[in-house]
Amino acid sequence: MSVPFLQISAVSKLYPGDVPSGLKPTTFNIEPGKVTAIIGSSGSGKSTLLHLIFGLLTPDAGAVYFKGDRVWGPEEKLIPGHDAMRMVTQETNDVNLFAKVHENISVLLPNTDVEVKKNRTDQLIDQLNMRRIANKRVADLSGGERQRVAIARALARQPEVLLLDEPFNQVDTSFRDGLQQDIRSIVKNTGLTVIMVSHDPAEVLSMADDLIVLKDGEILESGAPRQMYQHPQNLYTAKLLTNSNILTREQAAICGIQTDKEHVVIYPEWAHVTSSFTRKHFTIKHILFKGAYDELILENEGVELRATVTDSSKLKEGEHVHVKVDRFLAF
Ligand SMILES: Nc1ncnc2c1ncn2[C@@H]1O[C@H](COP(=O)(O)OP(=O)(O)OP(=O)(O)O)[C@@H](O)[C@H]1O
Repeated sequence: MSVPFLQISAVSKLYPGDVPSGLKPTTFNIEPGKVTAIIGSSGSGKSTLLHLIFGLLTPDAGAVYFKGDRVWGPEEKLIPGHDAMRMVTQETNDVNLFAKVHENISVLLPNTDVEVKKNRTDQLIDQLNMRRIANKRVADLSGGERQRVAIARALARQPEVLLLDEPFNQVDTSFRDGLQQDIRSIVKNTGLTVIMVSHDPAEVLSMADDLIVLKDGEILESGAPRQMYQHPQNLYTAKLLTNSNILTREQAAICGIQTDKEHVVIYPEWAHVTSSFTRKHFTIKHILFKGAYDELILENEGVELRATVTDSSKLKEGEHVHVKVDRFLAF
């Protein structure tokens, strides 16, 4: 049997307190050359898990194995963190502010051959789309540009695993998209393994090959993003992955949905405004322009429902409309 690339084997780390927190015994494997995203609400144990994988924390029990060898904790290693891994967080600040971008990268490369060093620096600058800023001092860069430098520096050390802990938090949306695409390209072209922690659903859905949902220090479910988005097994996952409508059974009945389950989840794109008179009657409370689409806040007997439409030009706030729900999930 082949040895797993990265094996998390019954690893736990609990912090004492009125309610113990941290990570309960957790087991899973990470495949090489993929982006694995860990998502969960605040305090669910995402950072604890990432730090355990990297060897920045010693587990209470269990162990992490990288290609079959145990990852040592901080007490067992002079410089904490596994040598084949690198971590970038939103606070990563080990850059030299007064050196230029290309100097920040080349200083980390082996001094053996000047030509090789230059080519590798150029390659990292291109991979992270930094040609325009290569000759600027880091002190003069924006937050998002500095994050690119931090990632390039992490990659300069040729890690097999790149760990990203909410690295795009301070980066504005347009910059984020570009950086996410660049990281996906690097994964595809180099076989790098990325493990990222995030609580931004759009980010994990677009970046991850595998998604792990953490709740209260335990894995609740895992799988491919598309499958998990369409068929979440838990209310918690459905809430995490999109800004869904969560209705009680009674509220769902007002929308014409009968179920014996406690909660009904309706994604905004599953609710359609229609002219059919056989459907339920709602009032448009607000029309919110979101750019590529509009979001309607609809109301009926005190029940609010969010629906998306691509063209709201024929709709008015205060107008009565009918709503057809294509699909719902019941938990
Ligand atoms: N050093 C510590 N001492 C005590 N409790 C801790 C410590 N580190 C983390 N915790 C607790 O463990 C739980 C998990 O924390 P962790 O930082 O792993 O969560 P997270 O999912 O990354 O949260 P966030 O999204 O807010 O960063 C939290 O309840 C946190 O308060």
